[in-house]
Amino acid sequence: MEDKGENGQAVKYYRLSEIEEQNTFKSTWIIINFNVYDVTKFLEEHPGGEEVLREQAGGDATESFEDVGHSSDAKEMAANMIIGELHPDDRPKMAKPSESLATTIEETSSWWTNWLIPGLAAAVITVMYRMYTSVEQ
Ligand code: HEM
Repeated sequence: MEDKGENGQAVKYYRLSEIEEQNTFKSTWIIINFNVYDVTKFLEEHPGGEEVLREQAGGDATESFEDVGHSSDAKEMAANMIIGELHPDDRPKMAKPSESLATTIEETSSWWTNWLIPGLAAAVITVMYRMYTSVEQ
């Protein structure tokens, strides 16, 4: 599917299933930040070795790429290998583990506050009610 990107240029979108097939010696694609890179010709030149790229072939390498702390030179080289972008419908499938962890924490804390605040309010009301009623007696 072709579409107009943010800068008005034609963008080629690839479905995740198509990208996943490109994990062979003949053709190696990886995804970094929703961009699709054809690293087939780069495998042998990669200073970090071809093995690490092969491990990520056909999948999302964003975290590994960023963990290494690649130089700006490396990022420029990478930019030349972009062949398209991940189809927007497939992007939610690329949610990073850290993001799903964040949602879990958020859900847990909202569960907590949902019960804690009414619970505290009820306790305060009970104590105040007892104080008032004991003063009147
Ligand atoms: C198109 C994608 C990539 C390009 C253009 C690229 C390019 C480079 C370059 C130029 C270096 C030398 C150091 C630097 O300038 O930062 C490097 C190092 C390295 N890369 Fe990549 N890289 C890519 C993807 C990846 C991925 C996906 C991984 C991990 C799975 C990876 C792992 C490494 C490692 C471990 C080193 C360090 C080697 C060392 O310091 O001995 N690279 N890469």
